[in-house]
Amino acid sequence: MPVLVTGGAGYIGSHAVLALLDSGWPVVVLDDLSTGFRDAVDPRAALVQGDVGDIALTRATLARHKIAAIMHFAGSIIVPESVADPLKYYRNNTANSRALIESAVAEAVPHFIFSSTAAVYGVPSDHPVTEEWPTRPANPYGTSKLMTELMLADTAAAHAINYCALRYFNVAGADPDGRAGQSTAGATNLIKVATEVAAGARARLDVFGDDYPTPDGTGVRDFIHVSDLADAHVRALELLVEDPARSHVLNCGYGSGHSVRQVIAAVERASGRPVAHRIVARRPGDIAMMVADNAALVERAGWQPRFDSLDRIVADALAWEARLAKSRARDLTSA
Ligand SMILES: NC(=O)c1ccc[n+]([C@@H]2O[C@H](COP(=O)([O-])OP(=O)(O)OC[C@H]3O[C@@H](n4cnc5c(N)ncnc54)[C@H](O)[C@@H]3O)[C@@H](O)[C@H]2O)c1
Ligand SMILES: O=c1ccn([C@@H]2O[C@H](COP(=O)(O)OP(=O)(O)O[C@H]3O[C@H](CO)[C@@H](O)[C@H](O)[C@H]3O)[C@@H](O)[C@H]2O)c(=O)[nH]1
Repeated sequence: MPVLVTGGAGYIGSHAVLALLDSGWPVVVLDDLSTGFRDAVDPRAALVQGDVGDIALTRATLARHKIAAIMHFAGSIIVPESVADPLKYYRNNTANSRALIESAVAEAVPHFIFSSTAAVYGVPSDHPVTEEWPTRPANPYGTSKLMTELMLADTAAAHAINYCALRYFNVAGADPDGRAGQSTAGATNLIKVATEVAAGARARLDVFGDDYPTPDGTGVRDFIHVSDLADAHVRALELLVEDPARSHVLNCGYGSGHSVRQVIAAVERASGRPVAHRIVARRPGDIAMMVADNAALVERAGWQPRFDSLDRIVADALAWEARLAKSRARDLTSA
């Protein structure tokens, strides 16, 4: 039962490829390498370079490899960019997903797993957030993802396909065996930035506001280890195969929050170095807190996280930064 992983050369997709291969699923990756890396794709997987919006290419790929399920990670992911250039997000996230879903239906692919986001909830009025919470995205990125969820729901009602939309909270860390990690240049995510500072790849971390209504005044998020998230995808796939009549929308988080200050302290503990930082103004569009209720993922999919501690996430992220620093040094020597 081969699985097509779109965006499999990216950060989260490359970890899902490892989780699938490790569980015995053959994998074909479809990626245009716009933000991904060829060498992030495990050599056990086939790589097709191209755009998920290219229906001729996706149909041919689905048919040639007899694909039984699609995991759709490909997309654009930068929230402020989505505010400045919303139509890019409605094209690459919404329109290209529509094209991929059309190809899936045309080629009778029975299962579809979609990378959604906690951003579909906008500014929740309480925590933890369950899947029944109203969806009111606060930016075009969140709207572009919610529109894809809605297309999937309508498509599953009309055709022989079921789906699982996984709403990720804050994804961080790296493969515990050092096989993959986040290589994105200029990433803006907190743990990536803080570990880059500890590794000497950035001068300093800006803390966006310390006057939020949270215990220490800084923002609180539910950080999930990328390998636990990858495993949730394998569980979700098994769930879809088990009962093809049923689709699911599942939060992916641990149900506990950590503040920006707690993250800085964890990185300092793990690296043994101070993380240079300064408090600056709040970042426009940020919210005080976002924490998942993950009961549905645990109970329905039988998901059991293995790396649910901030120290573990930070340790694996730091190990990946050390590898990146080594390969930068090698490139400089050979240049
Ligand atoms: N990183 C997070 O914290 C987070 C949180 C919630 C949801 N997500 C979602 O998870 C998914 C993966 O995110 P990531 O952090 O791994 O990002 P990433 O940029 O590392 O990976 C995206 C991958 O998709 C590829 N891609 C982009 N557009 C494409 C297209 N039209 N056709 C083919 N390939 C294309 C890129 O080359 C890249 O390899 C995205 O859909 C994102 O919206 C991420
Ligand atoms: O340099 C930084 C980066 C972040 N933060 C703070 O750290 C927290 C987390 O920020 P970040 O890591 O940028 O994540 P979010 O803004 O919460 O968004 C992430 O999590 C969402 C789901 O909850 C996804 O939809 C987004 O794609 C993903 O970037 C927030 O309080 C930020 O203000 C800083 O103080 N300094």
